[in-house]
Amino acid sequence: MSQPTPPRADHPPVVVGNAVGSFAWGVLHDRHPALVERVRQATAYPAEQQHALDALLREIAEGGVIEPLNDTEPGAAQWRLWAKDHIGRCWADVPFLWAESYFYRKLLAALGYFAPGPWQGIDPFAPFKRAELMGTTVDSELAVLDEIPRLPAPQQDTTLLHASLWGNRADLGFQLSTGDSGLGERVTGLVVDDTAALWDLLADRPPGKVCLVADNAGPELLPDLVLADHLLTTDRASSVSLHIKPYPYYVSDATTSDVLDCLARMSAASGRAAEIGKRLRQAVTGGRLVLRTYPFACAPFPYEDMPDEIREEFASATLTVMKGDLNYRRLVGDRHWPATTPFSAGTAYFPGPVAALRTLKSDVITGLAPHTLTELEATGNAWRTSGTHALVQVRT
Ligand SMILES: O=P(O)(O)OC[C@@]1(O)O[C@H](CO)[C@@H](O)[C@@H]1O
Repeated sequence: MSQPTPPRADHPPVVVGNAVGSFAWGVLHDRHPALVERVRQATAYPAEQQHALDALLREIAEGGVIEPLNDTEPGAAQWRLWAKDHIGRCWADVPFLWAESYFYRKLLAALGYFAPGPWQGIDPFAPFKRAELMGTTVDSELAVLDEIPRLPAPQQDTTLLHASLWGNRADLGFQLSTGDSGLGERVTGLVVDDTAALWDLLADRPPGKVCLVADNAGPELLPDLVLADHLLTTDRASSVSLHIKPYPYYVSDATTSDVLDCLARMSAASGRAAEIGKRLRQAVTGGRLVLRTYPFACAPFPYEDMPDEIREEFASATLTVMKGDLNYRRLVGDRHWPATTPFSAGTAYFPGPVAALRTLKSDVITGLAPHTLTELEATGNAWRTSGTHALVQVRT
């Protein structure tokens, strides 16, 4: 893919970050600078990286304009093309989805992530990811897996699917915004619940490939992997294609190292978690769990602009499951959709059946029933962005 598709006159406008106080504005204005400081504190970077971080902070500060990526960076030519309409403009005036993605790419450039030398390949978010994965909350979550076989089969399906869904609250970028107040209580009734449709869809077809487009590492990736194991062991899938990021992105997004860390964490646990960890390791070596790291996973565009290789991958799957908020925004397009727009309208271009498992952490939403929207608005709560609500949506 070299260029995004031209603007769609039949779609609502894309989200930009220039409305002061909006969610997008808050991410650009507060979350990104806070993240730069967290990264700086977490790892003992030398002077060169410190200066580059200072420069990045100046660039993203109020009134700062978007500057090109250094020519020596891998993918610089591609980014120059992608950035040609945005260089020299304020971060808040370009599509929010584009601005965030470019910020993460520039952060890696500042840290010398791709440059040959001692800092090459050092994940700046690894200290946060590691702390979460090794935490005691994960111990309890793994221990709960021992209870699952005691449940009736349909309840096992729902429990494991919803564990993967709610795992999406474990998003370190989001936690930068919630600060000390932490995450609000989850609202258990889903705003859209196509759980039954998802299992019916798999039951109606012979077991094939399921694409699981992962989101965050650690406490989200663990239940995703458990779900992958469940799909394989119950013959809902003949293989699972696990899409992860080719390099660190959106703070806690999962990379290959994160998958391996999760498998090691499970294998080192006891009981059923260890069994699942062992089975998943065998699934990787035996080719039933396949890791995919498409460059497009870190591109600043919606899935509508996906290149042919990914289109073919999704087209050949029985079902693609998109995890998380960013994947949702990329799936339906990061646009001001009226909330009651059918999910099927936002995903009409998608080349096969697709499901979204997402906790709500940004403004974009489709597929709400009018009465649900009325009820949510009546609460007066920030239900779109607080991470307290969730959905399962399916388009067959
Ligand atoms: O995709 P995830 O991990 O569920 O959420 C990503 C997120 O925290 O970051 C974006 C804003 O930077 C939003 O889409 C959302 O708030």
